[in-house]
Amino acid sequence: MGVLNVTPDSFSDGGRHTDCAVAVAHALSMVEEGAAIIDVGGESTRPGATPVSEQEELDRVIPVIEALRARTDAVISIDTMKPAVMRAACAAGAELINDVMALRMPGALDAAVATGAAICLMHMQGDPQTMQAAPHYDDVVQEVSDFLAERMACCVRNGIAAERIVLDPGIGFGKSLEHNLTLLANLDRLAVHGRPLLVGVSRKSMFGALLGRSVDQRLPGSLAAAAFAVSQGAVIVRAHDVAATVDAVRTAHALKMRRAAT
Ligand SMILES: Nc1nc2[nH]c(SCCc3ccc(S(N)(=O)=O)cc3)nc2c(=O)[nH]1
Repeated sequence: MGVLNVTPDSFSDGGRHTDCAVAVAHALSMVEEGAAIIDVGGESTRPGATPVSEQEELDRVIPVIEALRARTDAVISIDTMKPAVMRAACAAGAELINDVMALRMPGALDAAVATGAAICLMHMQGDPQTMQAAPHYDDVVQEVSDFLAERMACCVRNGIAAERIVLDPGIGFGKSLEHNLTLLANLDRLAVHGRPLLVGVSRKSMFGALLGRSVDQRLPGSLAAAAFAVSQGAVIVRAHDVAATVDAVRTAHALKMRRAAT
């Protein structure tokens, strides 16, 4: 899953048309590098990020999804918490809703049901403004697992077939370094839900804390974590550096395939 941030701070001149063309070109290069999914996001959900209005988010992502849909068969996912953005993005060609709030916003569940899209349910403790203040768990793996099970049961109760659902522990979303490492080390315990697992570790602060690396020096750590996650059962890896990550996860997968059935 290649990351496509369509937020002004991630582009040069902040002009709409330029942004769209630049975004589409970047997405196509990630597809060339081996990305099967392009994750389009118009609102940053990093810690402390400023919320974006519904209209602004729509203005950012819809033109990009429309243009991208016309140029590639790759799966387009929409990284949003907002029901209206989910509906419009799927109408424009997105086939996966990647909701860091796991459809808890008012109207999000109905929107997801209506679109018929696949859904990634991700765990977050708190919200982007508060989540890193003082994350606390008694048993992070169990609590994340129980949350994902509950959100999935809610989706199934509302008519979303389990086969449409992907689960994600939400690395960095209300977690300390210890919490992130424990979740990655025990990813296999989330496999009990019988659904594909998605992890996003790319360039996250856990590599700053663990390795003392600045954000532009976190590729080796990100690749190691991505490969380890695949060895533990992750099926989708969300990444900025697609070519390198594709090689890392393909290697991990080849090795995993040669382990005795366990
Ligand atoms: N399904 C899914 N979608 C995602 N979208 C994002 S955006 C990353 C936001 C962010 C940046 C940095 C940190 S930190 N404090 O750990 O460095 C946390 C969150 N991530 C994910 C992820 O993982 N899954």
